[in-house]
Amino acid sequence: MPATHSKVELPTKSDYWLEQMILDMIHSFDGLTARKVLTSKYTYIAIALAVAVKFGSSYLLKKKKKNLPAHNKPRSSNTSKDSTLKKFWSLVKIGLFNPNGAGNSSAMKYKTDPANGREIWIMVGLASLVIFQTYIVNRNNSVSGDLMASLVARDSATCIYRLLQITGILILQSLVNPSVTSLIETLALRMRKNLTMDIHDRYYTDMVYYKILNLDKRVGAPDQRITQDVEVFCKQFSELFMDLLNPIVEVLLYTYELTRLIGSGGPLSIISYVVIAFGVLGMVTPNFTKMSSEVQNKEGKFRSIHNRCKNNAELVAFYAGEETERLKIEKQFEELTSYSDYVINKNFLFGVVNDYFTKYSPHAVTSVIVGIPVFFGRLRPLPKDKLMGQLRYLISVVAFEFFALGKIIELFRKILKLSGMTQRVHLLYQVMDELKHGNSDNVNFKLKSAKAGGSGGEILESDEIKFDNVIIRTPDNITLARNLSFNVGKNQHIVITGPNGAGKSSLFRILGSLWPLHSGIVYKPQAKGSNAQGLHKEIFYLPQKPYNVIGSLRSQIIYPDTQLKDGWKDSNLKELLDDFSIGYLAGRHSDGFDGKQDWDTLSRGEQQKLAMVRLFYHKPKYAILDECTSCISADSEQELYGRCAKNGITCITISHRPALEKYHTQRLVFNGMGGWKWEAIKEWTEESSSYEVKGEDNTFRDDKEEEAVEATKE
Ligand SMILES: Nc1ncnc2c1ncn2[C@@H]1O[C@H](COP(=O)(O)OP(=O)(O)OP(=O)(O)O)[C@@H](O)[C@H]1O
Repeated sequence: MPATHSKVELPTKSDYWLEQMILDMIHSFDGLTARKVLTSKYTYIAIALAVAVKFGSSYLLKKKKKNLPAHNKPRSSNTSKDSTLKKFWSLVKIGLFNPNGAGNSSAMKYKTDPANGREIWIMVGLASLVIFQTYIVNRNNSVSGDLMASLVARDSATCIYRLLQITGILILQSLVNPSVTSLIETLALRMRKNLTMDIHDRYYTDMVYYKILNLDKRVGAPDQRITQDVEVFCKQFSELFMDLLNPIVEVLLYTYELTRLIGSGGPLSIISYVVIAFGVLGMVTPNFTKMSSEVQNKEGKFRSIHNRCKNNAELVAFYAGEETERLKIEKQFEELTSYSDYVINKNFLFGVVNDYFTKYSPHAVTSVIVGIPVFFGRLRPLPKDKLMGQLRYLISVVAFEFFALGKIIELFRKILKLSGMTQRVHLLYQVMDELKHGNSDNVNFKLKSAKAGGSGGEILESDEIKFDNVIIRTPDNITLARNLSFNVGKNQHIVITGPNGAGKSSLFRILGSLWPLHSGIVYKPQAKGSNAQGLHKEIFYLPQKPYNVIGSLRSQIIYPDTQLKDGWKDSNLKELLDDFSIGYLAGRHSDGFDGKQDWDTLSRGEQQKLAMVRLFYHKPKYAILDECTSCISADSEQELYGRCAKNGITCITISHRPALEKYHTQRLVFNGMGGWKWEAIKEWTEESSSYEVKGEDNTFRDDKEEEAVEATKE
């Protein structure tokens, strides 16, 4: 995968050819070389080339953009009205100051970390080291110049003294450079910790993790943003801090030194050159922000489609669907590579101009800047040995001045790159906040009619589950049921049936507050407080495909709790396992209930029984049994319903199987057209299992149809 832009190559610090040329100039001292440099046709060719490249490349870039397929054109990722700087600052504040006390609620109790809040001190330490580092590098160059002068003068005592000085400086340098690197890495890590913990605090509350994937969909792969983008953002920020400070200190120091050595003309020429180069580069610089963001998006999609195949490997293998999977994966890969091609082309044109201005042209400019004072300025009267020492130092000062100004140019592009990451991480924050406060106006999450909190209806506390005039609507705004009203009293077991996609499971997405309630009132136990969301306490949900957690057998059973309830022991868990004939699971591991394995490898029937054990461990008031007995025998089913009755658990079963009706007293039938009926079960008959709804069916699958019919009625 290519980088989103080529690396800027700056003039190197060891341009020996240049030193050689200067030495030749001094040696001949006839002014010929100087005139050559100043009147060289190559200088004019270079200027002509730069102008041609500038106009040619911008023409080509425009043309290329026009011809680019729609999917390859970078899209704006700036969805918020805030400026990038504001977004950047909001992230940096969290990364550096942890203002929300992120991680306070987490199991790690990050806030108690004694190192917390040290980020500012790391930055202060880094700043001091960078200033010191610049000083010793300059000192090294200066002493090297003196060493050269003493060599030319054949002064052995001074020569040894300078060598000792250089040795001391080098030891200091070898201490300072790794310290700077280590502080940069520490700063990036600490920022990452703060940001990640802060994101976790927001992501894992109010079901934001569910809503971001199912209701909003603007953040394609939130996992990628949390695990990868945050890391890159922090790394880029801490490097940027260094990259910003370092050239500023260097420019100040070397401008001062240059002025001292050859007058203000030296630094002025370099600065003028850099400003012109910066302007020309600005004109041909592609939008790295968008490109970097788009490449990350496409990388994320490519990775997630591979993940999908990995997670469903067994099913794909049963269907021998590898060819189809491969086609889909390669289509995604093709999108990624064709966009990367586009990025490479953009980088090429930029690289040509960039290399000329930052790598090659400075050589000529350096010769001019160093040559003029030798022939016409302050250096002219110096004897050869002194001149040699001064030139050695002067060349390094000019090179470092270029180097520092070049770093400032590069900084501009690094900022653009960082702003791409800022957009990506900030979008995650923005969507999380909007979902938390229910004010997302995203097309996939139409809540404009809903009140704050993501709800247009009300969820109220009651001993019983009751739906009163509720509309069930999907996140795509398809109405699944209208004016739904029924109540499930204690021990009034109900079965819910209807065609596929009719909205049976969606009823419980509303009950568990996974989906917003658009209108009507839902009554349920534990409607308020920390357990209001989800179906895991007084109401417990058992799906057809059980959810297995990573961890021990004990953690499987007690999930979502993390500790055994008071008065419970492993022996009680064993009894429950035995009741469902899976007690052998506890004996499979030498660690017993602490034994860990990949629980997804259990057979589906074993997993369903384990989920039932979980139900009886929690003993809720209501059990939502969503086709959760599809893989177990009729006897086990009987055991389940018998035990529920014995434990006072009221069952709400979603099932297509008539055989289960005998365990229930009421039936709720959806017709898949928005209609429903509520009836008592006496005895199951062909007729009673029909999905037909008697009478006028005036419910509709979407608002448009609904409005159209209401208009017709009027
Ligand atoms: N996150 C979602 N976003 C948009 N639509 C969804 C989402 N989840 C479910 N739906 C849609 O809601 C409709 C009802 O789904 P639901 O799972 O309630 O069906 P069901 O009656 O339980 O079906 P089945 O008997 O097949 O399990 C389906 O058309 C489904 O595509």
